[in-house]
Amino acid sequence: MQDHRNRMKAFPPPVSKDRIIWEFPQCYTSKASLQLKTDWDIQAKAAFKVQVARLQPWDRQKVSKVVMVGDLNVGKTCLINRFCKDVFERDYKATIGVDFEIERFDISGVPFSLQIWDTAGQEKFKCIASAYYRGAQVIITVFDIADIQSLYHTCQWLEEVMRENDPDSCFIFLVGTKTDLLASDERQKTERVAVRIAAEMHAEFWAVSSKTGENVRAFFFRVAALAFENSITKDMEKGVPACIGNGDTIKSDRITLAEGTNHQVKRSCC
Ligand SMILES: Nc1nc2c(ncn2[C@@H]2O[C@H](COP(=O)(O)OP(=O)(O)OP(=O)(O)O)[C@@H](O)[C@H]2O)c(=O)[nH]1
Repeated sequence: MQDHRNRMKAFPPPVSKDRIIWEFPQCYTSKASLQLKTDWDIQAKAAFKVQVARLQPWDRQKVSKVVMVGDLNVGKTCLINRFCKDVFERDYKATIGVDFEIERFDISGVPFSLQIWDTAGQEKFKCIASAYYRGAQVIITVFDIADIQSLYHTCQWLEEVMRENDPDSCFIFLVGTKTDLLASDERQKTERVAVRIAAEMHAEFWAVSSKTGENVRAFFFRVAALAFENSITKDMEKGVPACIGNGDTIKSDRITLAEGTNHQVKRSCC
């Protein structure tokens, strides 16, 4: 009985059905993609099997840090809320400092989490938000597809996050939100500019709508899959056994959240 209880504590509850990824998620457009392949790497696939066979205890699960940046009002919070909670808030409430969500996945039978950091776009909160840029495995630069200036500003945002990160160990995404606001020809025009900027940034481009939900799930699945595969590949390169991982692990939602509270990140102000 005691053994059973310990085992229940050591392993997380099952991931919800709509967070299970088997097939390798595809890009939005091949014109601005980080990976054009259609399946997982063969070596990574082999490592998945090892992981499944020696399923990690809850205190050793892999987690990747995702940092979302972009101008105020472009829709960062709405994008996270649409994916994590399946809600859409019509009224604008500025993010104060930073906030975060943890989203759990099951990727080819292996548990994996994304720790998604939502940062404030308002200048006055930058001093808080920038303290959380470090250690990102994924950087998502967000713009409002109906506001071309916010697209041009993404380069500056990326530069700021990159000051705290190693360009070789990050995936960069450029995401245009609010596609529901544009007619098809307008959207195509802006997307062409975005594809060009994405190429300059070495980023993968996506266009989404948090209001209608268009591409939101597909986008986050793609983020999770690339981050997960990258973390497995890195472990293999370092010769770390796939079942142990190398530091980017998650202890538990509760502990991580408690650590977050220690940093006083939740809705704090400058
Ligand atoms: N029509 C439409 N409106 C959206 C969409 N996404 C966000 N919005 C609206 O845009 C406004 C800003 O959204 P937020 O998600 O709060 O923006 P933010 O980038 O997090 O803003 P900061 O917290 O200030 O950095 C809100 O009024 C949302 O309702 C979308 O896909 N379509």
